Amino acid sequence: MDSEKLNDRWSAVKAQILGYPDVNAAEISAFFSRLEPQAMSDSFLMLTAGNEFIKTWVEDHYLASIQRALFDMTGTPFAVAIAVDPTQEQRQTAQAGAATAAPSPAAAAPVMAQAAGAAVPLAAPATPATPVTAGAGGGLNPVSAVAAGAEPCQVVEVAAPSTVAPVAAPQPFSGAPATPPSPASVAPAGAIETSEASRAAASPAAGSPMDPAAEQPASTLTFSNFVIGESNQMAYSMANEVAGNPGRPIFNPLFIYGKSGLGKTHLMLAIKNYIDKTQPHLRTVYADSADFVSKYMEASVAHDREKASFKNFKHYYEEADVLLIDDIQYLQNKKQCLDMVFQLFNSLTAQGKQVVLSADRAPKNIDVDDRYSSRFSSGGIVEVRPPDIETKLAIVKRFAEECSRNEGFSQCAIPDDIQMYIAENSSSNIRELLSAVTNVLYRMVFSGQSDMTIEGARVLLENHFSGGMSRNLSAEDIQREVENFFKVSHADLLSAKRSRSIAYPRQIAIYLCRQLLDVPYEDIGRKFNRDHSTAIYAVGAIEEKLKKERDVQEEVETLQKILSEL
Ligand SMILES: Nc1ncnc2c1ncn2[C@@H]1O[C@H](COP(=O)(O)OP(=O)(O)OP(=O)(O)O)[C@@H](O)[C@H]1O
Repeated sequence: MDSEKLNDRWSAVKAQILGYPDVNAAEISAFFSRLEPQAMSDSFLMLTAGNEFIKTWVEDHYLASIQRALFDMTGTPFAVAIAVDPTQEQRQTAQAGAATAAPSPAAAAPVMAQAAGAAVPLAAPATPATPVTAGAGGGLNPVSAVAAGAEPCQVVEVAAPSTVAPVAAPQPFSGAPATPPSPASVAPAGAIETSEASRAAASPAAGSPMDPAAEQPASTLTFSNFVIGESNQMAYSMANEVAGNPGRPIFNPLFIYGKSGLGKTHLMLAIKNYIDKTQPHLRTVYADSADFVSKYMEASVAHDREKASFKNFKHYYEEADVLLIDDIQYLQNKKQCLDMVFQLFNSLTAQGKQVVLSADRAPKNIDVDDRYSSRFSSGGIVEVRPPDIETKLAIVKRFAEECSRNEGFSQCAIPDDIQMYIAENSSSNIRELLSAVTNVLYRMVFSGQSDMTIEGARVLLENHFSGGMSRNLSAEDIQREVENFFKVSHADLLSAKRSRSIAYPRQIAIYLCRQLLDVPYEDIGRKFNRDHSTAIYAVGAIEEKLKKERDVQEEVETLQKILSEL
């Protein structure tokens, strides 16, 4: 949701509360003006307050009213989180002083999580949509959030709750973990890394713990090197909230879902790494589901000779204060493992211990007993959506800079047009984008092509990309074929006209873009002069028709065939 809409919704909530008989309008005016909305989804609203007093006061006096208003307006129960942003007051004061000169709110520009202890207003970008990379260094406090109502590209560092101690400088993007893991004792199932406390009790295998997918040390995946854009802002905020306040019922469990390579594991390990640094007395356990299953099998087999193996296995997870299980769709059809995860889940959440789960789909679409999926859905659920071009470009830039710095390639900078080429052509899977950057950099450094041109990059990456907007098919190709098929002009297809003869082909074209191009709704909407909600609506409308109307199925199949032959 862009900042303008977010502010509008928040204003509507305030107006709704003012309509209730039991509220004090003066209090609302005094205290609510010190709150800023940061993010909102279908069931979650995140606000920041300028200081601890305002936060606590609003929580004590008006949290229920905010929730009531949201429920009355939407018919859905909402979780509402309030974090402290100590810079908010300074900004509000400064803005009040310079009210007339203040720039308009940011249009959901991608930002890099701010890692410094205090907010650092970043250099104003060329356009409001230009991504921003925040500075490194300093402590990492939850909750960092994009200030929806802040100046363009300003990043706000929200203070850690008072119980959370300040932490050391964030990890570099790649490199040695700050705290070397201790040697293995009992190597339990599926754990990549545990906190200090847990290492003492039961440690995973020795050596640098790696993010298996990205070959980056798990300890280097932090909030500070996660690029925030509209597609992942909500997931980032919720993950931050959990890292700062593990075990709060509204986010327990936290369920993060989305397609492969969108940053779910990064966020889970960022939660873990943050808690390990700020609350080392808590035992955090991260487990990838595939590892969990294989260790479960090992423990079951070993159980015949070594009676304690299964007990040790279970114990390892039971004693977690924070349990993070990645890719749980992998547990579908693995009944015994699933039962064990469910038992762990129930026992930990009942004790107020935090559970974080991730999957490539929403809980309701995981093929498990309804009982399980409804329990998995009982806390915060958030989708990480495919990144838009701006976010991809921000990730390319950050990764290229980090690579150059860490590998000592500082004399080689990837030209802007090549960076844009990579962002535009890579699929939504960030791994593909990162490996394109690595390929280009290595070619520049080791083949003496430090002046690589866009043509050189095209040749080098010819077979690299699996999808993306412009690889084989573009939105323009789809529009053209749909226009020919339905005999609609291009101007009409992009117009505001709503007659069925135009709206229906438009919806089909949008649907095909969603099916055939690996791009987010925002980008598709833009191609049709519309916003992402219209694109979502169009896709939903065609999906409904496809279930019942044979004509529509045939039209879509024919168009897909035409497009596949281009
Ligand atoms: N917003 C982001 N900012 C910085 N790096 C990112 C971002 N999103 C993803 N990445 C990087 O992309 C790579 C893939 O991300 P990750 O492993 O977290 O994806 P995933 O969603 O867990 O995928 P899978 O479902 O396949 O496990 C990692 O190197 C991660 O650090």
